[in-house]
Amino acid sequence: MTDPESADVNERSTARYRDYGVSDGCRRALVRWVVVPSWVLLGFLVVTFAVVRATGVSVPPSYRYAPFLVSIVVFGLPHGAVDHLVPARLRDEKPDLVSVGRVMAVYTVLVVMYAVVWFVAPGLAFVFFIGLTLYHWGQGDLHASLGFLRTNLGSRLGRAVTLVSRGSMPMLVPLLAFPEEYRDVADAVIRVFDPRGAETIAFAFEPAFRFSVGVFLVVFVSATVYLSRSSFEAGELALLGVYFATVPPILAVGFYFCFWHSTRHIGRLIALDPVAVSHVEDGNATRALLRFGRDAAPLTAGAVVIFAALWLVASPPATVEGFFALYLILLAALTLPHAGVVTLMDRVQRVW
Ligand SMILES: CC1=C(/C=C/C(C)=C/C=C/C(C)=C/C=C/C=C(C)/C=C/C=C(C)/C=C/C2=C(C)CCCC2(C)C)C(C)(C)CCC1
Ligand SMILES: [Fe+2]
Repeated sequence: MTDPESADVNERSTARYRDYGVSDGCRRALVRWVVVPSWVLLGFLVVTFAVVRATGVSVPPSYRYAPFLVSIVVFGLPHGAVDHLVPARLRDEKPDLVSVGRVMAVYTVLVVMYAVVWFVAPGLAFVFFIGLTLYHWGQGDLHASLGFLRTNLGSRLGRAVTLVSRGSMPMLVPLLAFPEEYRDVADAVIRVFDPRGAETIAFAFEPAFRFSVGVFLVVFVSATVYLSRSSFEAGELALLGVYFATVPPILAVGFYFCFWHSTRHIGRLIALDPVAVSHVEDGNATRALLRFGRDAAPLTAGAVVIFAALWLVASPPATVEGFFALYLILLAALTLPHAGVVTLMDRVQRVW
């Protein structure tokens, strides 16, 4: 005979797997508080910048950095700062010293390893960063598509193609629409370690390479729309495509990072925390968000300390551009282990 308590736990776990870790009660709240606001914000920015372009009004360039600056405390940096609690929560257990210690150790090894690559081969480290971000932001969107919008991406091929298309929007569309700014960012970042800057990856800005990227995007986006047969999927891809082709890239990527990728991921984390889920299901989403903020505060501060240490070691130019370039390098180093934790979530929550 099955003991009723374990039958209940099993039933709950099966429901969580089936729903990609997002219960129906949570899903409705997440669509309302996370998904719809992100559509409104990106739509608003598209219209604003279409008007700005049409009227020739100039926006002072330093504003471009505002969302990245905000991301240090709001959503961006904190979205990864509860990674140490995730593996235990995925097992329906309370995080303890061992589970947290394990994540800390893996994080430290990967961050240090990748930081070394930045010092030794910055051009290569940059290209890897773009590929890694494509994967990680694609996996985040794929989960939101399945878990929040309940799109019906039945096959593994459909999911893989969707991941690539989604991640390509922020990483590749700006290369086609704003090659100069793309080059400037690459240059500032690589220059922290190598005075040749973007020259080391000159191939990426050649017309033939950009043409191939264009073909790649058309093939993957068409395949995603065909395989998903979902108007949500097609609609979000269209919104992202137009957004990254219209809004200046540093601003566009910054807003997307805070108010699209990070907010979706925080929603996914809230759905994984039983206490936060009960707040959401009682209609108190703010309490769930505050609980997340409390969990995320210590290691957000920890990441800021790592940033300060990196500043002392790399000593970039003391300008807004220098600050931004080093912040991107910090994000790159953190993204490697962070994407590993999210890959574990994907596996346990049956995205694959
Ligand atoms: C847990 C832990 C911790 C913490 C952590 C954290 C806090 C995390 C986070 C994480 C994160 C926070 C992540 C992020 C990510 C991000 C990204 C990934 C980004 C990217 C970007 C890009 C890549 C961009 C670029 C560009 C621009 C901007 C413009 C145009 C051009 C281009 C596209 C180039 C510590 C270490 C303390 C300790 C150990 C444990
Ligand atoms: Fe992330």
